[in-house]
Amino acid sequence: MTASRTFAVIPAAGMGKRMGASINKQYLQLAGMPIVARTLSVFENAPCIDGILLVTPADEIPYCREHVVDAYGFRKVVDIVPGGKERQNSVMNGLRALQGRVGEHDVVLIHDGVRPLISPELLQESIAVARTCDGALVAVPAKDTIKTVRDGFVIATPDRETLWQAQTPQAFRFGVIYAAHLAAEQEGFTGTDDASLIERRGGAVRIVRGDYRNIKITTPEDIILAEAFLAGNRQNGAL
Ligand SMILES: Nc1ccn([C@@H]2O[C@H](COP(=O)(O)OP(=O)(O)OP(=O)(O)O)[C@@H](O)[C@H]2O)c(=O)n1
Ligand SMILES: C[C@](O)(CO)[C@H](O)COP(=O)(O)O
Repeated sequence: MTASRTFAVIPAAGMGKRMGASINKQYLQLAGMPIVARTLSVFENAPCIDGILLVTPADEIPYCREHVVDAYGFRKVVDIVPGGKERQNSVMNGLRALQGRVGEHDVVLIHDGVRPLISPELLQESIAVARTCDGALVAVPAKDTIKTVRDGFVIATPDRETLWQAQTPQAFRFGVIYAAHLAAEQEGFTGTDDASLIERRGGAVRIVRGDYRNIKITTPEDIILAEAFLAGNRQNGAL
Protein backbone atom coordinates (compact mmCIF):
# COMPACT_ATOMS: atom_id res chain seq x y z
CA MET A 1 0.00 0.00 0.00
CA THR A 2 1.34 3.48 -0.87
CA ALA A 3 1.71 5.86 2.07
CA SER A 4 -0.91 8.59 2.32
CA ARG A 5 0.34 11.99 1.12
CA THR A 6 -0.75 15.45 2.20
CA PHE A 7 -1.71 18.42 0.05
CA ALA A 8 -2.76 21.94 0.97
CA VAL A 9 -5.48 23.97 -0.70
CA ILE A 10 -4.93 27.65 0.04
CA PRO A 11 -7.95 29.84 -0.81
CA ALA A 12 -6.66 33.35 -1.51
CA ALA A 13 -9.31 34.49 -3.95
CA GLY A 14 -11.23 36.97 -1.79
CA MET A 15 -11.44 40.69 -2.46
CA GLY A 16 -10.28 41.89 0.96
CA LYS A 17 -13.05 44.51 1.08
CA ARG A 18 -12.97 44.91 4.88
CA MET A 19 -9.27 45.79 4.74
CA GLY A 20 -10.09 48.77 2.51
CA ALA A 21 -6.58 48.78 0.99
CA SER A 22 -5.71 49.89 -2.55
CA ILE A 23 -4.33 46.40 -3.31
CA ASN A 24 -5.77 43.01 -2.37
CA LYS A 25 -4.93 42.50 1.32
CA GLN A 26 -2.97 39.31 0.74
CA TYR A 27 -0.22 41.30 -1.01
CA LEU A 28 0.14 43.79 1.86
CA GLN A 29 3.52 43.56 3.58
CA LEU A 30 3.69 41.82 6.92
CA ALA A 31 7.14 42.22 8.51
CA GLY A 32 8.66 42.69 5.05
CA MET A 33 6.86 39.91 3.17
CA PRO A 34 3.45 39.73 1.42
CA ILE A 35 0.88 38.10 3.72
CA VAL A 36 0.12 35.25 1.32
CA ALA A 37 3.85 34.56 0.83
CA ARG A 38 4.27 34.31 4.61
CA THR A 39 1.40 31.79 4.73
CA LEU A 40 2.82 29.76 1.83
CA SER A 41 6.28 29.68 3.41
CA VAL A 42 4.94 27.77 6.42
CA PHE A 43 3.59 25.04 4.11
CA GLU A 44 6.64 25.09 1.80
CA ASN A 45 8.96 24.51 4.76
CA ALA A 46 6.84 21.84 6.47
CA PRO A 47 8.19 18.36 5.62
CA CYS A 48 4.67 16.91 6.12
CA ILE A 49 3.33 18.81 3.06
CA ASP A 50 3.78 17.23 -0.41
CA GLY A 51 2.12 19.86 -2.61
CA ILE A 52 0.18 23.13 -2.52
CA LEU A 53 -2.77 24.21 -4.65
CA LEU A 54 -3.17 27.99 -4.56
CA VAL A 55 -6.47 29.69 -5.46
CA THR A 56 -6.50 33.39 -6.41
CA PRO A 57 -8.80 35.72 -8.34
CA ALA A 58 -8.49 34.81 -12.07
CA ASP A 59 -7.00 38.20 -13.00
CA GLU A 60 -4.36 37.98 -10.25
CA ILE A 61 -2.89 34.61 -11.28
CA PRO A 62 0.01 36.05 -13.38
CA TYR A 63 0.84 38.63 -10.67
CA CYS A 64 0.73 36.02 -7.92
CA ARG A 65 2.87 33.59 -9.91
CA GLU A 66 5.54 36.24 -10.57
CA HIS A 67 5.55 38.23 -7.33
CA VAL A 68 4.79 35.48 -4.83
CA VAL A 69 5.38 31.93 -6.09
CA ASP A 70 8.41 32.58 -8.34
CA ALA A 71 9.76 35.49 -6.31
CA TYR A 72 9.98 33.38 -3.16
CA GLY A 73 10.78 30.09 -4.93
CA PHE A 74 7.81 28.11 -3.63
CA ARG A 75 8.51 24.79 -5.37
CA LYS A 76 5.64 22.88 -3.74
CA VAL A 77 2.97 25.02 -5.47
CA VAL A 78 1.70 22.59 -8.12
CA ASP A 79 -0.87 24.96 -9.64
CA ILE A 80 -2.67 28.30 -9.22
CA VAL A 81 -6.36 28.18 -10.16
CA PRO A 82 -9.08 30.86 -10.28
CA GLY A 83 -11.41 31.28 -7.32
CA GLY A 84 -15.18 31.61 -7.20
CA LYS A 85 -17.81 33.94 -5.78
CA GLU A 86 -17.70 32.60 -2.20
CA ARG A 87 -14.81 31.06 -0.27
CA GLN A 88 -16.56 27.67 -0.59
CA ASN A 89 -16.54 27.97 -4.41
CA SER A 90 -12.84 28.84 -4.35
CA VAL A 91 -12.03 25.82 -2.19
CA MET A 92 -14.05 23.58 -4.52
CA ASN A 93 -12.07 24.89 -7.52
CA GLY A 94 -8.91 23.93 -5.65
CA LEU A 95 -10.24 20.47 -4.81
CA ARG A 96 -11.30 19.92 -8.45
CA ALA A 97 -7.78 20.81 -9.56
CA LEU A 98 -6.38 18.26 -7.11
CA GLN A 99 -8.56 15.47 -8.52
CA GLY A 100 -6.41 13.06 -10.47
CA ARG A 101 -3.32 14.24 -8.59
CA VAL A 102 -4.35 12.74 -5.24
CA GLY A 103 -5.89 9.55 -3.90
CA GLU A 104 -9.11 9.14 -1.87
CA HIS A 105 -7.12 8.63 1.34
CA ASP A 106 -4.58 11.39 0.86
CA VAL A 107 -5.08 14.20 3.35
CA VAL A 108 -6.00 17.72 2.27
CA LEU A 109 -5.38 20.68 4.56
CA ILE A 110 -7.53 23.70 3.69
CA HIS A 111 -6.01 26.91 5.02
CA ASP A 112 -6.90 30.58 4.50
CA GLY A 113 -4.23 32.46 2.55
CA VAL A 114 -4.56 35.26 5.08
CA ARG A 115 -3.75 33.26 8.23
CA PRO A 116 0.05 33.62 8.07
CA LEU A 117 0.73 32.83 11.74
CA ILE A 118 -0.12 29.15 11.58
CA SER A 119 2.50 26.92 13.20
CA PRO A 120 4.02 23.79 11.61
CA GLU A 121 3.06 21.86 14.75
CA LEU A 122 -0.65 22.53 14.14
CA LEU A 123 -0.31 21.33 10.53
CA GLN A 124 1.19 18.08 11.75
CA GLU A 125 -1.42 17.55 14.48
CA SER A 126 -4.30 18.27 12.06
CA ILE A 127 -2.98 15.72 9.58
CA ALA A 128 -2.68 13.04 12.26
CA VAL A 129 -6.24 13.68 13.50
CA ALA A 130 -7.70 13.76 9.96
CA ARG A 131 -6.50 10.19 9.44
CA THR A 132 -8.62 8.99 12.39
CA CYS A 133 -12.05 10.55 11.66
CA ASP A 134 -13.96 12.57 9.05
CA GLY A 135 -12.17 15.83 9.71
CA ALA A 136 -9.86 17.85 11.94
CA LEU A 137 -10.80 21.41 12.85
CA VAL A 138 -8.35 23.83 14.43
CA ALA A 139 -10.30 25.98 16.88
CA VAL A 140 -9.95 27.94 20.12
CA PRO A 141 -12.42 28.24 23.02
CA ALA A 142 -14.57 31.39 22.86
CA LYS A 143 -13.29 33.98 25.36
CA ASP A 144 -16.24 36.37 25.16
CA THR A 145 -19.87 35.74 25.97
CA ILE A 146 -21.60 35.25 22.63
CA LYS A 147 -25.18 36.45 22.01
CA THR A 148 -27.67 35.38 19.38
CA VAL A 149 -29.27 38.56 18.06
CA ARG A 150 -32.27 39.21 15.83
CA ASP A 151 -33.49 42.65 14.72
CA GLY A 152 -31.20 44.30 17.30
CA PHE A 153 -32.53 42.26 20.26
CA VAL A 154 -30.79 39.42 22.07
CA ILE A 155 -32.73 36.20 21.69
CA ALA A 156 -30.28 33.78 23.36
CA THR A 157 -26.99 33.46 25.24
CA PRO A 158 -25.50 30.08 24.26
CA ASP A 159 -23.51 28.29 26.97
CA ARG A 160 -19.93 29.50 26.43
CA GLU A 161 -18.51 26.16 27.56
CA THR A 162 -19.75 24.69 24.28
CA LEU A 163 -18.52 27.50 21.98
CA TRP A 164 -15.28 27.35 20.01
CA GLN A 165 -14.03 29.75 17.33
CA ALA A 166 -13.19 27.90 14.11
CA GLN A 167 -9.86 28.65 12.48
CA THR A 168 -7.93 26.95 9.72
CA PRO A 169 -6.34 24.62 8.78
CA GLN A 170 -9.18 22.17 8.52
CA ALA A 171 -7.96 18.76 7.40
CA PHE A 172 -9.76 15.86 5.74
CA ARG A 173 -9.19 12.78 3.67
CA PHE A 174 -9.63 13.92 0.06
CA GLY A 175 -12.53 11.56 -0.73
CA VAL A 176 -14.51 12.77 2.30
CA ILE A 177 -14.15 16.51 1.72
CA TYR A 178 -14.59 16.27 -2.04
CA ALA A 179 -17.89 14.37 -1.61
CA ALA A 180 -19.07 16.91 0.99
CA HIS A 181 -18.27 19.89 -1.26
CA LEU A 182 -19.95 18.21 -4.23
CA ALA A 183 -23.11 17.52 -2.19
CA ALA A 184 -23.20 21.12 -0.89
CA GLU A 185 -22.82 22.44 -4.44
CA GLN A 186 -25.59 20.19 -5.76
CA GLU A 187 -27.91 21.06 -2.86
CA GLY A 188 -27.23 24.82 -2.98
CA PHE A 189 -25.80 24.90 0.57
CA THR A 190 -23.17 27.51 1.41
CA GLY A 191 -21.23 27.22 4.66
CA THR A 192 -18.66 29.62 6.09
CA ASP A 193 -16.10 26.88 6.62
CA ASP A 194 -15.31 23.43 5.21
CA ALA A 195 -15.96 21.38 8.34
CA SER A 196 -19.61 22.49 8.33
CA LEU A 197 -20.08 20.67 5.01
CA ILE A 198 -19.09 17.42 6.71
CA GLU A 199 -21.09 18.15 9.89
CA ARG A 200 -24.32 18.59 7.92
CA ARG A 201 -23.90 15.05 6.58
CA GLY A 202 -23.41 13.62 10.07
CA GLY A 203 -19.63 13.28 9.80
CA ALA A 204 -17.37 13.26 12.86
CA VAL A 205 -15.15 16.35 13.00
CA ARG A 206 -12.63 16.42 15.84
CA ILE A 207 -11.26 19.62 17.38
CA VAL A 208 -7.54 20.34 17.35
CA ARG A 209 -6.87 22.99 19.98
CA GLY A 210 -5.48 25.98 18.10
CA ASP A 211 -3.68 29.19 18.95
CA TYR A 212 -5.21 32.62 19.57
CA ARG A 213 -2.35 34.09 17.50
CA ASN A 214 -3.53 32.25 14.36
CA ILE A 215 -5.65 35.23 13.32
CA LYS A 216 -7.34 35.78 9.96
CA ILE A 217 -6.10 39.11 8.65
CA THR A 218 -9.36 40.85 7.88
CA THR A 219 -9.26 44.51 9.00
CA PRO A 220 -6.36 47.01 9.35
CA GLU A 221 -5.81 46.43 13.08
CA ASP A 222 -5.11 42.75 12.35
CA ILE A 223 -1.87 43.78 10.60
CA ILE A 224 -0.72 45.54 13.77
CA LEU A 225 -1.61 42.49 15.86
CA ALA A 226 0.14 40.09 13.47
CA GLU A 227 3.30 42.27 13.43
CA ALA A 228 3.30 42.20 17.24
CA PHE A 229 2.88 38.41 17.36
CA LEU A 230 5.72 37.97 14.84
CA ALA A 231 7.98 40.28 16.86
CA GLY A 232 7.17 38.21 19.96
CA ASN A 233 8.05 34.99 18.11
CA ARG A 234 11.38 36.48 16.99
CA GLN A 235 12.21 37.47 20.58
CA ASN A 236 11.47 33.90 21.69
CA GLY A 237 13.71 32.57 18.93
CA ALA A 238 10.75 30.85 17.22
CA LEU A 239 11.39 32.65 13.89
N1 LIG B 1 -14.54 34.14 -2.88
C1 LIG B 1 -13.57 33.96 -1.98
C2 LIG B 1 -13.62 34.60 -0.72
C3 LIG B 1 -12.58 34.39 0.17
N2 LIG B 1 -11.55 33.59 -0.16
C4 LIG B 1 -10.40 33.42 0.74
O1 LIG B 1 -10.84 32.92 1.99
C5 LIG B 1 -10.00 33.39 3.03
C6 LIG B 1 -10.81 33.99 4.16
O2 LIG B 1 -11.63 35.05 3.64
P1 LIG B 1 -11.66 36.55 4.18
O3 LIG B 1 -10.58 36.82 5.12
O4 LIG B 1 -13.03 36.85 4.60
O5 LIG B 1 -11.24 37.33 2.86
P2 LIG B 1 -12.07 38.21 1.87
O6 LIG B 1 -13.28 37.51 1.37
O7 LIG B 1 -11.03 38.61 0.88
O8 LIG B 1 -12.47 39.46 2.79
P3 LIG B 1 -13.67 40.51 2.60
O9 LIG B 1 -14.93 39.77 3.01
O10 LIG B 1 -13.30 41.62 3.52
O11 LIG B 1 -13.70 40.93 1.15
C7 LIG B 1 -9.06 34.44 2.41
O12 LIG B 1 -7.78 33.86 2.27
C8 LIG B 1 -9.72 34.75 1.10
O13 LIG B 1 -8.81 35.13 0.08
C9 LIG B 1 -11.51 32.95 -1.39
O14 LIG B 1 -10.57 32.23 -1.69
N3 LIG B 1 -12.54 33.16 -2.28
C1 LIG C 1 -12.89 29.39 7.45
C2 LIG C 1 -12.82 30.48 8.47
O1 LIG C 1 -11.57 31.13 8.42
C3 LIG C 1 -12.98 29.88 9.86
O2 LIG C 1 -12.97 30.90 10.80
C4 LIG C 1 -13.90 31.52 8.28
O3 LIG C 1 -15.15 30.94 8.50
C5 LIG C 1 -13.86 32.19 6.93
O4 LIG C 1 -14.84 33.19 6.91
P1 LIG C 1 -14.99 34.19 5.70
O5 LIG C 1 -15.87 35.31 6.20
O6 LIG C 1 -15.60 33.42 4.58
O7 LIG C 1 -13.62 34.64 5.44
